[in-house]
Amino acid sequence: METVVLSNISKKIKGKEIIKNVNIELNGSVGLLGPNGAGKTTLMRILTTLIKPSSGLIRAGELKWENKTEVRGHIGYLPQHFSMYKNMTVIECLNHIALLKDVDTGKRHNIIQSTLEEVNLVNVQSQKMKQLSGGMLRRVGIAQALIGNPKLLIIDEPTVGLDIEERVRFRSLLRRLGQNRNIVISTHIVEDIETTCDKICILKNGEVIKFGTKTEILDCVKGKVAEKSYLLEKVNLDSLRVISTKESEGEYIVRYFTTNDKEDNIVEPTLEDAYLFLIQEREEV
Ligand SMILES: Nc1ncnc2c1ncn2[C@@H]1O[C@H](COP(=O)(O)OP(=O)(O)OP(=O)(O)O)[C@@H](O)[C@H]1O
Repeated sequence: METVVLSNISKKIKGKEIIKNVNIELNGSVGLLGPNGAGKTTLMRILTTLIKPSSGLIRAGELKWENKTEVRGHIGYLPQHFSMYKNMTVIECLNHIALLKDVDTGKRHNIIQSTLEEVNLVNVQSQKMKQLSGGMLRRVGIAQALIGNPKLLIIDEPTVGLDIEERVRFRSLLRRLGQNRNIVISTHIVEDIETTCDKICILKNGEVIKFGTKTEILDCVKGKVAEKSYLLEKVNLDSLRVISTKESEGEYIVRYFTTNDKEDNIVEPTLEDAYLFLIQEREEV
């Protein structure tokens, strides 16, 4: 799909401005990152045409978001809370979705089998939904979103409810899927998008506070993160803008934001540091 361009998108619900003048371009894999209540789900719902913006336009080449039915034919959506009938088998569920999406009857079998291969679920296709692990269920969610070969895949909170191993596996699936289609992943977990997305959009209180590549986001905090060890009894954290603390062999290792870029203890920042910095900076304004 061509680049999806959001121009001046705002959304008011019950008099409250939930999305404020968002201007972004979605191309490749984009991670939408923000704390709870930032407006991620609302923006995703606008993108899927489930709700209309109060003002602003969305376009992808000739495709206009006012033409809901046409746009929906190009979009695959995995909502945060995906569920299907528990007593249906995986294959029955996907057949049902293919029917709803009007997939040609003659092609249905092949399309479903290649989708199952893509998400690595061929071996469990005859199992009932209630027998699947959380990770497998999310993969069925991806499979249903992929049917119809959408050009834009939208995924809300991809790893919620998954254990660590499932998270890692699911992220590598997302990385693969993002190689040949546009994909938007909304999350409040930095690790979900750190290795899966080309670009990151940080949202807070309905506003985009930063949009760029991982390198561009990291640049905001270069020279501003330091780490130092303190003896446990001597540590006084009040004077520091603490990011995290770790206890190790009678010492406290403190990671903090510094305003002195000549400081000896400067370390390489992580994306998590940059996200925290940008979010907090906004709080202080
Ligand atoms: N239908 C609605 N009526 C009233 N307020 C709403 C409605 N939908 C969203 N909001 C408010 O808009 C803000 C943004 O909500 P949204 O669910 O989009 O955020 P989010 O970033 O997805 O957060 P979370 O991760 O907690 O779902 C919140 O303050 C929420 O309470």
